[in-house]
Amino acid sequence: MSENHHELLPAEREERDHLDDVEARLKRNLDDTDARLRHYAQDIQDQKEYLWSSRDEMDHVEKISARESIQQAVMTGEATQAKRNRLLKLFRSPYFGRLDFAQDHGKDAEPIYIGIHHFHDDLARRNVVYDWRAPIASLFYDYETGAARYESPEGHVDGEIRLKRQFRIKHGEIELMIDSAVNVVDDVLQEELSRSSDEGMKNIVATIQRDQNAIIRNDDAKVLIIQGVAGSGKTSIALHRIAYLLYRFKDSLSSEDILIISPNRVFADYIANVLPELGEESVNEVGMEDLAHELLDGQYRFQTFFEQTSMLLEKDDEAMKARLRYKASTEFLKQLDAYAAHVEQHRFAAEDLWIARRLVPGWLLEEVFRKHRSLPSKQRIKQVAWEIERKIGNQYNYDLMPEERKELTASIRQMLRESTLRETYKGFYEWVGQPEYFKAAKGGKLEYADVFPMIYLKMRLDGVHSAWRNVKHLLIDEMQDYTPVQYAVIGRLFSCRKTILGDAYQSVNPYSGSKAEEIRGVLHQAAYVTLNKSFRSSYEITRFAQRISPNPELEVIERHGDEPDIIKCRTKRDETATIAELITAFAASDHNTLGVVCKTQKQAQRLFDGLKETVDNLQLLSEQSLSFSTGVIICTAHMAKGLEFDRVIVPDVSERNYVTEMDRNLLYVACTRAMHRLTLTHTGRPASFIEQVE
Ligand SMILES: Nc1ncnc2c1ncn2[C@@H]1O[C@H](COP(=O)(O)OP(=O)(O)OP(=O)(O)O)[C@@H](O)[C@H]1O
Repeated sequence: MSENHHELLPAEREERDHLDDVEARLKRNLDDTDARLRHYAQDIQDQKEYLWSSRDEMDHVEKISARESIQQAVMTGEATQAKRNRLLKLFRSPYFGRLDFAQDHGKDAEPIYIGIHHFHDDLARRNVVYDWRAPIASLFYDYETGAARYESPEGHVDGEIRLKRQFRIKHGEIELMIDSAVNVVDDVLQEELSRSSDEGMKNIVATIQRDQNAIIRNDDAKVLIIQGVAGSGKTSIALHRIAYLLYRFKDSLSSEDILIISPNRVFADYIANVLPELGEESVNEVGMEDLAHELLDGQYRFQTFFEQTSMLLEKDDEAMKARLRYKASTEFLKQLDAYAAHVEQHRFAAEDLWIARRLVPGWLLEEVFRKHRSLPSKQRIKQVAWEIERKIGNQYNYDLMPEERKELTASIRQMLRESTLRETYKGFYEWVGQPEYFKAAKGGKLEYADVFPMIYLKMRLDGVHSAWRNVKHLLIDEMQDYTPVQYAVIGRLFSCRKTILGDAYQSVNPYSGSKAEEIRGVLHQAAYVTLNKSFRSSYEITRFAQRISPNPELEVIERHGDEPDIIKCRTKRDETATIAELITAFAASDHNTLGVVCKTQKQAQRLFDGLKETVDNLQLLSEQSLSFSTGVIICTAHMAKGLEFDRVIVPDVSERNYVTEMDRNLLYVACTRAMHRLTLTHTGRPASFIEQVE
């Protein structure tokens, strides 16, 4: 603002006056809302008192009507209260952008102010602030000054943007105001990105980028797959997309219709405040394991994804890797399909049946049985018995007696070769001639890689129940960590629209995941978009991470900071002491979050034990953790996925600890969690991935 100080002065005055005007309007509307709330409260009280005092004289119908009237008044009161909350929020920061848009050449341009919420001055009957999701607001994200077009419900609207201005307003003050002819957003974006982190993910409405806006507002795609580099805003965009869809389709979509499949509870907590900040309710969230538990009717105990990844990291088990790799292949899904068809073909041994001295031919039983492929076994037997009984009635003009009916059902049941789901699933490995690929995990639990194939088989042969059948929009984060079979289960379970996002470079378990092309092979009609600009980390951190795991597509944002530090320590004890010092330096800084990101849970635990005496308020995240908070957090790279910290320390980056390709991925994930500062520590020789970097 300072460079253009003189030019902007009249504009500043104009904006100051405008802000005063908006605040005065907000105040008047708030006073009016308060008066109405008092009126509703009094009205509810009066109605209640009346109902109580006249209850003896009222008949049943009058009482119902009086209660309904109270209910109605309560609902109106609640809606007014929600409006009051919105007005209060607007007070803090009523808008962040302005554009002057003229629909025709020569015509005057009308200033349009854009904010996180819409503000209609009810008293003056005027739109004062437009919601960022309104059709016209897309101009703000899509264009600089000049010719522009937006899509309104009535069709294209063409015109010209004469002015585009960006603000940061806090508590009634214009802190920042920038006019843009070329690219406004960059300066403000830089400011936003260089700030310290909060307790959770923040909204980015003021600085959404053009390609991000296109993804948020994509109404057409039935399935939208977003492949985005680390820190490109995938998760933020996906949540803003949900807020946008809730606004755009408010008559047919509400927050209860949306489900997020998230990698763990800490992540769910981390993102939980974004939608409420955007004025929407929180949406349902479920983990893959919870979903699996439900689909298996709680009947099987299984290892978790986290445990499976930990096993892989702790011992280099070639046989396990081979099993996982096979079960993550699209070939496996094809074979599973073929096996399901084979089981279906051979599970019913139809034979001629005599019932009440009447013949029911085997071919007829076979035919009726085949017809009801989609029913679960129990219902299927019932249905076949019922149809056969009707056919006997028609053919022989005879109604079965209750005993005969029972006998018929029992005979049909006997023809069905039933075995448990686990046995049927195990049979698959014999059928493909690879019995060694089915192996129980510790304590007789199912190995995680077997859970979804088994559910898939159950779906194909017997059907599943799920509380989530009515979901209208499904969001899946960390898509790279789910296998084609998992997508096949999801595809069958959720026929709704889907937004699926992730990054192939951040797979924490390279033996058990899938790439976007494989997902597209399973979920048809999927649109595919990429986000290649990385926003989270400073230029220096992103360049450093790029040398660990190069991705030629990635674009680095020019926000500069300190070079990452690699500190060599003499002994393990020195290393712990160094980390303690780094934590002390963090505590004295104005940063809010520090992540100490280890490779395995055991290493995280050991470091936590070594530091907890000297460092206050240290938190260790585990698979069971529920929440994310500020301060110092020790966790694994697996748990840190999707999260971000002002500063990150990656301990033990020695050549003994980071060896395999899987380790390389984890190191990449760990380093890309840092926004402003990154430090790596090691004893002995550093890992080759780091040596290349030095
Ligand atoms: N347009 C934007 N304006 C301001 N900040 C942005 C923008 N896009 C992304 N960011 C910031 O970049 C950071 C990374 O965003 P986010 O966590 O959504 O990325 P991601 O692609 O899901 O990352 P990862 O895959 O590495 O977990 C966040 O701090 C987010 O606020």
